[in-house]
Amino acid sequence: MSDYVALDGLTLAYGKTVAVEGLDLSIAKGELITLLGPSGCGKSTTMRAIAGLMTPSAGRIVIDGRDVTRLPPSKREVGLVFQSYALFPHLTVYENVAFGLRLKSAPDLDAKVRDGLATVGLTEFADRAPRDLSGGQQQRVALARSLVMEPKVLLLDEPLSNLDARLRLEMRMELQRVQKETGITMVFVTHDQAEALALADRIVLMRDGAIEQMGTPEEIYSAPVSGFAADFIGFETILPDGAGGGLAWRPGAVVLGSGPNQGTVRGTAFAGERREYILDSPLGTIKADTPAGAAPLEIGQSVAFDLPRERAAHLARLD
Ligand SMILES: Nc1ncnc2c1ncn2[C@@H]1O[C@H](COP(=O)(O)OP(=O)(O)OP(=O)(O)O)[C@@H](O)[C@H]1O
Repeated sequence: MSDYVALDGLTLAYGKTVAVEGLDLSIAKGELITLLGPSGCGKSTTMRAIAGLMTPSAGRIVIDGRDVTRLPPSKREVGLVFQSYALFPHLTVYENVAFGLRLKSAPDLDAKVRDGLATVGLTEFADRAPRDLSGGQQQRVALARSLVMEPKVLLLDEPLSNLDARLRLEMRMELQRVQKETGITMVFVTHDQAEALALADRIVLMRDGAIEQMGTPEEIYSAPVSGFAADFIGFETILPDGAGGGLAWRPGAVVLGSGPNQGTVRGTAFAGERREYILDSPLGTIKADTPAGAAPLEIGQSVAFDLPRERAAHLARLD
């Protein structure tokens, strides 16, 4: 893989707090990478460093063959879109999108702005004020404003998290379309695994300021390397394999009602198409579900279950 963007041994600290340590990551041109992980794992800090808002205490950042580690944000050709759109309220949509281009005295300004508005489907809204737009439309303006600057890398830090569920899904698809259409290299931060799986060419799963696992959505979804990765991606029953590693099952992979093990129902919840159960068993806590049509189990009821090995993910590490 070519290194269009390379982070080499990047260490990032706030005073004495080391937020990211020795991070190595290389990103290909046109790739959409998601940084995924729980709150505090260092996703935003990594973004700030790529954008130039933070100076690394060690390591370097290369973008398109140029070492940008010591360059100010304005010289990096990096765009940034946050969850808050930060549009100028007194400027029209058109002027918001034109703003950065005017500062640069860019040629062909009008064509670029019109192009940007068309890309995000807002041609008709050019003369509106931001307050007369929905949240999703405002986020599109923020996206267009970054796109027209033709950044080498576009960084998106939880850009959809202020939107309601339906709009979020719509914008997710929109973003994917724009990315494929423009071919812009994107780094997208989220703590939402479904969002990461749906969007990414490659997922970087972070933990405590380091990379836990990197892979395609399919790899991350089906072959987590550790208990942490498995847990984060929806494997809810995780048990030691007796050889230092672990075995992990998604709730749907656990067989309820038959099998060599016995458990007691501790909790149950209706979840639409499925009914979810938590069982106490000599093996540990088991999370299972059944189709909603199956006869419900009562709390306190004893039930047989099976953990089929062929349906387990094999974890190299249990932690
Ligand atoms: N300005 C700051 N000063 C001191 N420590 C900070 C600062 N910003 C972040 N940190 C610490 O750095 C670590 C990484 O934070 P970061 O914001 O990068 O995490 P994150 O993965 O983006 O989390 P979230 O999903 O909550 O935004 C955390 O331990 C956090 O407490």
